[in-house]
Amino acid sequence: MRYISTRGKAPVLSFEEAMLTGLARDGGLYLPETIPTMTEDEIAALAGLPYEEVAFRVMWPYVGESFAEEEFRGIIARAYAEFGHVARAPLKQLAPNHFLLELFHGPTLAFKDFAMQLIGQLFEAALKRRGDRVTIVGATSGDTGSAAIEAFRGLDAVDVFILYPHGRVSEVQRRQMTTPSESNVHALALDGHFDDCQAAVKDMFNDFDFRDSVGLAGVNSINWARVLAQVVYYFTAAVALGAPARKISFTVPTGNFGDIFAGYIARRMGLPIEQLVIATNQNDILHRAITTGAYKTDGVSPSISPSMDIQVSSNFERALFYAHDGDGAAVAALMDELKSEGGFTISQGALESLRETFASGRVSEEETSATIARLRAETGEILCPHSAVGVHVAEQHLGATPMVTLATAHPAKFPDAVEAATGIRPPLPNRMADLYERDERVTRIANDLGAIEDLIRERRA
Ligand SMILES: Cc1ncc(COP(=O)(O)O)c(C=O)c1O
Ligand SMILES: N[C@@H](CCOP(=O)(O)O)C(=O)O
Repeated sequence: MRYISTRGKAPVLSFEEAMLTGLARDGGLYLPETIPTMTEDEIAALAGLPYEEVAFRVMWPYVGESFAEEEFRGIIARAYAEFGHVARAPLKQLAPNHFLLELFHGPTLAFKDFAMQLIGQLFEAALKRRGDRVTIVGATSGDTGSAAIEAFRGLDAVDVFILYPHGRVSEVQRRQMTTPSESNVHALALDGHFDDCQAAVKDMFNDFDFRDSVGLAGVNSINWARVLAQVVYYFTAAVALGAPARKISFTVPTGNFGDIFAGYIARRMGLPIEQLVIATNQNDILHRAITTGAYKTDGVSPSISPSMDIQVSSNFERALFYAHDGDGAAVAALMDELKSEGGFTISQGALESLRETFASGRVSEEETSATIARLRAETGEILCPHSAVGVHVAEQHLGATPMVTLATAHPAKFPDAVEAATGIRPPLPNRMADLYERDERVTRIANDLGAIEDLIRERRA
């Protein structure tokens, strides 16, 4: 399988090269040249298989030439071995036609572990073979950073620098990033919001001198391997609920559009997904884009679902690429306009194409809190605020087709918001019960590209 850039001007790469590269050199995001499809029989045959086997069957066509079959199977087995639930991504029923897909049983209690645990293993194997080392720089609103640090800490061939917005992540998220003691991981608290962190990462990739001198790699969902790993749980959930004989819809709490874009790929692979519903908090650029066609940034406002406090939604570029029938020049023009004007208008044809797959909804702070409280009272389920955003929007889209809402984080990662809504402070799992006692190590940094690059150059092992 070969990988091409959404902006059409970067070298075509293998899976391994695209994974180690992160952002394409033309500023675009890598995508597979073609999307492999699965027949109805192949999808039906996934029913009842262990998560790891489904993961292998879904992902193998994308990685084939880069890893040997047994090596890839071993990597998958190691990636999910520490998950705290035998099903890895269990389903829970909330209402007759509404299900919750629990994606928070990994080591850092958020869906990011599904991809990050896998790519930690993939990076290690690929770098060992090449005798290479890389510097990973990531931007986080809280969960990507903790999952990346957990997956890469202590690995010889990588240094990891994570930029998070100072004061805008939960205490649990911050401590997950600042308490690991391994010298190859570095938490950097940036004076700004998540979009500033993400812009800094992209600017570092576009600074070729810096990029090449430190061997820059990315583990945000700009990295195709991140998206690919997330395609798997759409298959396990849909098949458990009767696919391919039955259509299934999904509602996805959305920020950077990586998770829901994985659902889009699953649909293109042949999984009968009826609707993919984007659920946003008050940072609702994606909801506005789908409903009005105007993709316009409007400042990030802090919310009780902080991981979704995002306005420039990276992976929307990938959806735009398909909505423009693979026209990289058209995507590049829109991205230039985003950078210079702060937004763009989606053409009618592209908008219609997006609306064939995606619906959307926006949830206020009050509605998020009320949903956490109501679900606790009605079902006993304690939702994290991001999952509550998803449940609220899903309830507005329920119909004859079973709806699965992705529960993207454990409520214990956001105890203040959950306690305010329910009066219950969800405890951390035993294995991290001492998180509040551990020493923190963090560097505060200005939103200044030169200063960030200097610090990374100095700190690399
Ligand atoms: C808990 C949680 N829910 C939802 C999201 C949104 O996911 P995505 O950015 O893939 O749209 C994030 C962050 O990405 C998150 O950390
Ligand atoms: N919500 C994310 C933001 C970064 O998203 P990514 O999926 O592109 O890594 C976070 O928790 O950091």
